[in-house]
Amino acid sequence: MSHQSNMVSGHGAEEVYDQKQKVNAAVAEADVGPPSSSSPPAAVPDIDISCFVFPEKASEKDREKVICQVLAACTDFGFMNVVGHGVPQPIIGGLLAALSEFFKSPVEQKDTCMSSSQHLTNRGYIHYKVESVNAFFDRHGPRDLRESFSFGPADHQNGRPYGTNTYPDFIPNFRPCIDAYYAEMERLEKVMLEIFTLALARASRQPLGPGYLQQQIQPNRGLMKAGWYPACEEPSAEDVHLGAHSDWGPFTILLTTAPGLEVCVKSEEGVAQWRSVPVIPGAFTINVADQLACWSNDRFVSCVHRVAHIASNQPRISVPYFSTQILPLDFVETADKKVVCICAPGERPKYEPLSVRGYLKRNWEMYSPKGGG
Ligand SMILES: O=C(O)CCC(=O)C(=O)O
Ligand SMILES: [Fe+2]
Repeated sequence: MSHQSNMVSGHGAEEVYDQKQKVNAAVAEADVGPPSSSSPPAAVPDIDISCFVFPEKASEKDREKVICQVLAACTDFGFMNVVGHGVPQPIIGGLLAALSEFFKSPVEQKDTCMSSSQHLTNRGYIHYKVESVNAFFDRHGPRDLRESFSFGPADHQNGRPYGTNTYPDFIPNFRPCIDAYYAEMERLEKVMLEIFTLALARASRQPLGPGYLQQQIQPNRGLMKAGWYPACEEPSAEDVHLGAHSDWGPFTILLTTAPGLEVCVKSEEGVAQWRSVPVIPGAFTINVADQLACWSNDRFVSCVHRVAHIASNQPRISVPYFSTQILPLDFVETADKKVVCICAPGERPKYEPLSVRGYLKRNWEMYSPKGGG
């Protein structure tokens, strides 16, 4: 087939990457297992990527070590706590302060920033209990117990339009806090794309250049979705704040202020179960998502995760940055790139080549009618 490179054997037996089936199978197994409170936290590795962030100070040996650590995390369950990322603490602090002020504002004020649908994704404010991950996956269970406020890039890039953000006019200095943090996420995203590419090249024994994944995702940009989980002092065992899912992009960079995130991982006996993700001050939790798992021919794991009720008298803020979730508004179908599974020599691709746009569109079409209202 013309879109396939010599990295794949192209026998035509590949399947469509089916997120719903994968997630619901894992959840069915984990939900009958022991509660996460009776298990130790998940073994999420701490990885210092400073040698990629500040390459002038690094040796080849340092870089090799990071590639091996990231590869091990990706092939285990796809989560890592990343430090040495170079995002200045005042930018993180400024973001959290701005978001906190926004979410604590009266609802009539927040309503002025309501979401408007924009090209495969939503920006702006969404009320508490409006979205429903459980409904997306055809499961019973509550709507999402969070409010959210989403942002994309502040500016056009290379003259292309990506839509516009809404910023509240009732909070002074809000916009610079958001835009500065978003710019840092785009910088970190590039660094991680390089590390993931090198890890993938090593695992598949394919000669991918360091810019390989960056080229595949062009010209798409990231979606930053700030979530606000109100304080909840009496959690219920069966409800979760955010239902089990995997993320759609190649990967996600998460900033969070408190525990609650749980991953569905295999125990030593091979049984899926829920485990909490430790919160490391100053670190970002980075996880592999569906597209990277598919492109890696399932070598990398897009781990199912959820947000559990944790008793607390404080609200929880979490800000995922979903790589590659906003497409340019002038995107034309003919420019759609299909990304092939990267296979080791002699290995067969499991999935059909996947385009970023195609995957997002298919998921939205499958889920949207049930998810929103
Ligand atoms: O709030 C969190 O910690 C995670 C949120 C999440 O998984 C998501 O929005 O996809
Ligand atoms: Fe997620």
